[in-house]
Amino acid sequence: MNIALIAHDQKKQDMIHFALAYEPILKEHTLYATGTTGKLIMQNTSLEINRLMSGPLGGDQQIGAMIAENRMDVVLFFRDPLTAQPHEPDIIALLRLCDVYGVPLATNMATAEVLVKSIEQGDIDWRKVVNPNKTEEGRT
Ligand SMILES: O=C(CO)COP(=O)(O)O
Repeated sequence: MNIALIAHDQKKQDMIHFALAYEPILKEHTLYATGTTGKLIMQNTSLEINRLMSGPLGGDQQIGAMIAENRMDVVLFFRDPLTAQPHEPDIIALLRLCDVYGVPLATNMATAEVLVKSIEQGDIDWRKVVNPNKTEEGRT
């Protein structure tokens, strides 16, 4: 599965703890992250992350493009609902594309835990049917 990990600044510590806690599951998958989130996860875990641009500089849009191209299977986005974000339109666009394409999306850690356990159990293996030509690494 291709999994996107994204966290706003006030949620980055939560994301690090989450990545550490679920490292054994996450390491079985191909991970993508916005720039700063990815850097912090790599500094604090042994996970390999494909880092995109920082969220405010286009990283959210890059993940949105992967969703539109059927190259992203799950999005774990720890949002900060209490801080105004300069790139709010990009965030809304990313969330919208998850709904357009029916991509599983968690916007807080509690739901992300449920999704990661679902991934481990194979509950989201239907993504392989949605895009049967896709390898774990991306497109064939
Ligand atoms: O702003 C973000 C998501 O909207 C996250 O971006 P960074 O991981 O680069 O901080």
